[in-house]
Amino acid sequence: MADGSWYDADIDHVIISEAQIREKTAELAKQVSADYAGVDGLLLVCVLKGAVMFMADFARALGRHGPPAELDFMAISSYGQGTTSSGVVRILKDLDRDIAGRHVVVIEDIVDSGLTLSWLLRYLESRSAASVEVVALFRKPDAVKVPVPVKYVGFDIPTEFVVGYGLDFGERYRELPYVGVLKPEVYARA
Ligand SMILES: O=P(O)(O)OC[C@H]1O[C@H](OP(=O)(O)OP(=O)(O)O)[C@H](O)[C@@H]1O
Ligand code: HPA
Ligand SMILES: [Mg+2]
Repeated sequence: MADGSWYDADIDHVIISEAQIREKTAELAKQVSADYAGVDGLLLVCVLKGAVMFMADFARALGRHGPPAELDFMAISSYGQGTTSSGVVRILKDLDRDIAGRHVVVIEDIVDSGLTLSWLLRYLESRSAASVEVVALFRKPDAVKVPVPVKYVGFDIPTEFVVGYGLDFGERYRELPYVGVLKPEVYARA
């Protein structure tokens, strides 16, 4: 995977390549487009920060097929600087507008323990959305502590801490175009 980028020295191995992400994103967009054909006012809710890359790519892929969708963003954090979910979810940025009666599709980068999404789904339903479904690009099926309904899943991946494509370790590595596992010495340096 080495392409001469600064981060090559930190990555032990790639889990999902840039091309795989691109192809899967197009596939997921076609599925959502077909399921929401004719829906008015579809709202995509991106869970910052991690899903920022996926939201940007998925929204454009969906745009090729329709229906039109509005974008909103929430920032919630339960990982902070660590590698395991604290389970305590903090709203860092709330939705901009009322979602009562709206059809909402949550755009997530990864479902790990499920704690973040479990909290978010309860929160969105408390805001009286007409429907809430989830698109998650990655899921760690063996790490799930709280089962959450995810209608659209890109990739099931092993229970390893991964970085890239929005996913961070201590706010670093989000800009990587693929998803990989860090070398052990990177954690020792942190
Ligand atoms: O299923 P869980 O165990 O809850 O983990 C999944 C969540 O953790 C990460 O966010 P994080 O809390 O790291 O915030 P960030 O997206 O700003 O990095 C990731 O983006 C998911 O939102
Ligand atoms: N990497 C980065 N952030 C995360 C992960 C991960 O594997 N799981 C939950 N948040
Ligand atoms: Mg994070």
